[in-house]
Amino acid sequence: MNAAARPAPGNAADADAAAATETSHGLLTADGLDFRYGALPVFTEVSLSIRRREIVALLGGSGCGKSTLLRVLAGLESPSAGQVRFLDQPLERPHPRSALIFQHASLLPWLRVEANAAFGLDFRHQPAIAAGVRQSRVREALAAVGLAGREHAWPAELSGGQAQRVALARALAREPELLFADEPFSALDAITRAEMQNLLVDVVHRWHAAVLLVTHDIDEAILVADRILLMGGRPGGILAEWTVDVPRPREDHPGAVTALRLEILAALRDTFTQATAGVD
Ligand SMILES: Nc1ncnc2c1ncn2[C@@H]1O[C@H](COP(=O)(O)OP(=O)(O)OP(=O)(O)O)[C@@H](O)[C@H]1O
Repeated sequence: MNAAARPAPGNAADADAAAATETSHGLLTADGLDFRYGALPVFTEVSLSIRRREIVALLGGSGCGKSTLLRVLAGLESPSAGQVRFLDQPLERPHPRSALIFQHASLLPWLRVEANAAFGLDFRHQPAIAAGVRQSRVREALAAVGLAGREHAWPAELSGGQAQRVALARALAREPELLFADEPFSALDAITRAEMQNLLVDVVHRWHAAVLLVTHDIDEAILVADRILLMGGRPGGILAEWTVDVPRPREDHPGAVTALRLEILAALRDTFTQATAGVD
C-alpha cells in the first residue's frame, strides 16, 4: 500500500477496507531466520508473522536475542539465513513505512520539540510530502501523545516520559504500518511507564499501525499485546506463543491477567532452565 492509499488516523471504515485488500501473508513475515555475530549464533530457525494492526510482544530473558531479532526484522541487520518480507516485498533495508523507538528518546538537543518530531520526514528514502501536510502530521502526532502546546519547547526542558512521547510522535508522524519498539519504557518510573503503555495502545489503534514490542516485562507484554511470542534458548528461538484475549482495559480483568502471567512465568522459567542446563 502506498502513502496516498493509507487511511487517515481514526478513519476506521477506510482502514477496514484497506485491511481487506491485505494479503493473507501478513504485514511482515519472517521465514527461517538465522543470525550470528561472527562465530556466535544468536538465533536460529525463527519464523513469524505480524498482521496489520496487530500488537505483538517479543518477550524473553536478557541476552536471548530479542533486540537482534528486532533489528533484523526492521531491516537494520541482514540475517545470516532466511528472509524477511514486508508488505509482500523482500526487506533489504529499513522500510519507509516502518518506524522505530528505543529505550532512549535520542532527541536532538539543538532542535525544538516540533522539529525533533519532524526529524527524518525529509530523508531521501521517505515519500515526499508537502510542507503543510508535514506540519499537520507532526502537530497531530504531538497532540495525540499529549504534547499540544509544547511544540516550541527544547528537549532539555522535558521529563524522561515527555521525551519518550516526542519519540513516539516522531514515529507516528511517519504514519508507519509497523512500529518497532525496543524496550521503549524500561527507563521510565512505574507510573509513567503504565501511562506510556496505555498511550502506545491508544495511538497505534488510532493510527491503525501494527507494533513489534521487545520487552522482558511479562506484565507489559500482557497489558499491551494482542499476541506474545516467547523467545529463549541458546541459540535463541521462538519457544511459545499466546494470544491475549483479555478485554481492554486489561487492568479491569486482574484474574485473567494473573492466570496468563503465571502461565508465561512458568514457561519463561523453563527457558532459563534449558539455557543453563549443562552450565557449571
Ligand atoms: N554487536 C554485537 N557483537 C557481538 N555480539 C553481540 C552484539 N550485540 C549483541 N550481541 C550478543 O548477542 C546476544 C543477543 O543480544 P541481544 O541484545 O539481541 O539480546 P536481548 O535479548 O535483546 O538482551 P537484553 O534484554 O539484555 O537487551 C547476546 O549474547 C549479546 O551479547
